[in-house]
Amino acid sequence: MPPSETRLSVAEQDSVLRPQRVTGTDVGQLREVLHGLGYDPLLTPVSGAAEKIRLTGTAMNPNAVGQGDLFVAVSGARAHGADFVRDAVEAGAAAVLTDAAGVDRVREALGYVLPVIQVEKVRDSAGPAAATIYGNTADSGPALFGVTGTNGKTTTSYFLRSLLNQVMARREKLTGLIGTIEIAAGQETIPSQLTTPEAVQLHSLMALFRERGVGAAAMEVSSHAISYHRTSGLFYEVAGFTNLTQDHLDLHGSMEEYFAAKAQLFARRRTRTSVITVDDPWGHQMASAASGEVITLATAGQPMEVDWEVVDIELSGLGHAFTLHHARSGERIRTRTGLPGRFNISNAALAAVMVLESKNTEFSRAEVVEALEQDDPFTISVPGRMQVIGTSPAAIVDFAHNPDAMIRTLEAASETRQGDGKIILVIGAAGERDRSKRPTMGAIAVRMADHVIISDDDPHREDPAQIRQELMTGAQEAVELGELSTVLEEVSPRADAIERAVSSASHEDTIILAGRGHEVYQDFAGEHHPIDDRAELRAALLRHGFAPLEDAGRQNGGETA
Ligand SMILES: CC(=O)N[C@H]1[C@@H](OP(=O)(O)OP(=O)(O)OC[C@H]2O[C@@H](n3ccc(=O)[nH]c3=O)[C@H](O)[C@@H]2O)O[C@H](CO)[C@@H](O)[C@@H]1O[C@H](C)C(=O)N[C@@H](C)C(=O)N[C@H](CCC(=O)O)C(=O)O
Ligand SMILES: Nc1ncnc2c1ncn2[C@@H]1O[C@H](COP(=O)(O)OP(=O)(O)OP(=O)(O)O)[C@@H](O)[C@H]1O
Repeated sequence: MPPSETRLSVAEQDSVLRPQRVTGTDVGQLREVLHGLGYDPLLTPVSGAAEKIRLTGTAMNPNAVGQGDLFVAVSGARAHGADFVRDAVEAGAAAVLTDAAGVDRVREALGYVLPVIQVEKVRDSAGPAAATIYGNTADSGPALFGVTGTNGKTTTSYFLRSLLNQVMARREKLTGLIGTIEIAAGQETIPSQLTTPEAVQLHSLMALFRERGVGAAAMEVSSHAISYHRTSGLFYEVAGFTNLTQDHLDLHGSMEEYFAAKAQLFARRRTRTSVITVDDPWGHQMASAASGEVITLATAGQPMEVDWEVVDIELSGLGHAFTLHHARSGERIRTRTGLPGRFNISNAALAAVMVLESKNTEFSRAEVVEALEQDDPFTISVPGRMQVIGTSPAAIVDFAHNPDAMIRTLEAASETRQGDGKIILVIGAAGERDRSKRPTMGAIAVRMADHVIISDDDPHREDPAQIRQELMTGAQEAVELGELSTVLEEVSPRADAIERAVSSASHEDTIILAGRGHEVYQDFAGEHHPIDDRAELRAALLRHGFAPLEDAGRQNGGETA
């Protein structure tokens, strides 16, 4: 599939993933449920006929509306969904959920032909409304395993799914995945639009998962999703916290606000068991803030009182073997991950403890331990996350695009550095996202790599040269301040930067392409320029007479470790 086809529109996504057997609810019942939950719904027109209208689906995007849907019209930064109500009705919308401003717009466009439920908090009520229509409750299944944190969500959710697959397969049950790269129901997968989809789609996915026999699902929960109420009405069997470091301050304003958004996931009303990695002070704060059952995990070897800790770490191939030690019982479980980087021990340990601590009756704890010790569930390839394309030189594509992830990735490279080998790094920064991290990333790059090539990421509507300049400013200041001998250059477009990195490399060097991971195009002011770092790196290695790993980095086949 060419890169341009790898992203489906919301409408296409929705049609692939719609559940087929939805009992639904009627408008009157929906109003009662929202009333019971304290949303103070106001239904117009007030008539028996309006109350009896059957609702069998939900959509927020008018292009995704199907016959009999509740159209959820939210007020956004760019538009009000109610401005598109005609399109929604043409597509089959049977009623609208919106705010007072939305009601005016609907009435102006269509008069009183359509029942409208007015609430103040539209985004927040969309989840419970969708849950009612799709029949989702805390116990309806599948068992949801949610992961949040600045870094490690995608990797941990792939690890979770791999482990869940191994234990669920014994019961002939399937698993699901919802995250940045893809949405999967058993073998069926489609590319994602968002890390965490809108509530209306999430609830539809839960119904679809049940129809397809999915018993458990791993899911990434972004802080955007929590702030925009996308997870409203969902209940997590287990939720896990990876870490909190600087990112997304454009949305949250401060680290405290960013923390507060994530903390909402670990409240008793949303999550049965919270597993919190307490390697940083934010982790400790999260463990104190969480309600319900709280399990703590330490993965960085620091002495402290926790429920689970990682001990006895050993290099094992490119990855590590390690032991999970349960403090109270003394139990020890030996497992490993084949993915490079100490942070992948943290990700693997979190996934393991989340499944170990689950009360789900679809699998037994003994089966989880057996899988961890014998089935190597964390030696999988996660697209564009520490993905090894070649070994001589070591050639890695990674998604690090914030300061902490860059530090961890470069630490991983220096841990496996061969002899005098250099670390050659290609970085960029996305436009229209947290500008404050750019100089920091530039500074980290020159402090930790030997040769830094500053290039482009997704500029979106920003000037790419200006973004490179902001990275360069941080990098140059750090070079001067630290009197560093790092080779620093700016090369654009990105394909040329990759070529430059490979042409500068010898067999013992390590090349890291950071920031874009699995992405297959760059967004320049809405224009999509196809580029897949994995394919580009593979091609450059071949051009320069190096041997990439068999299959690694082939177009859209880059999923091979
Ligand atoms: C910053 C952010 O998250 N914005 C989200 C927010 O946008 P918004 O409030 O501006 O809404 P809007 O675009 O004005 O649209 C309002 C309503 O009008 C409708 N509309 C709008 C325009 C139009 O032409 N037609 C139309 O029907 C929309 O469907 C919507 O119902 O609400 C929209 C609809 O609910 C989301 O699509 C949109 O996500 C945008 C696409 C986005 O890029 N979000 C990213 C930043 C995001 O959420 N990322 C996180 C991961 C972050 C990370 O960890 O890196 C994620 O979970 O993916
Ligand atoms: N536990 C971790 N701690 C710090 N850095 C990590 C960790 N796990 C992964 N990383 C780094 O962060 C990058 C992104 O990893 P991953 O995609 O798993 O996280 P994410 O939370 O899903 O990120 P995003 O929200 O940006 O999609 C990796 O490519 C790696 O460089």
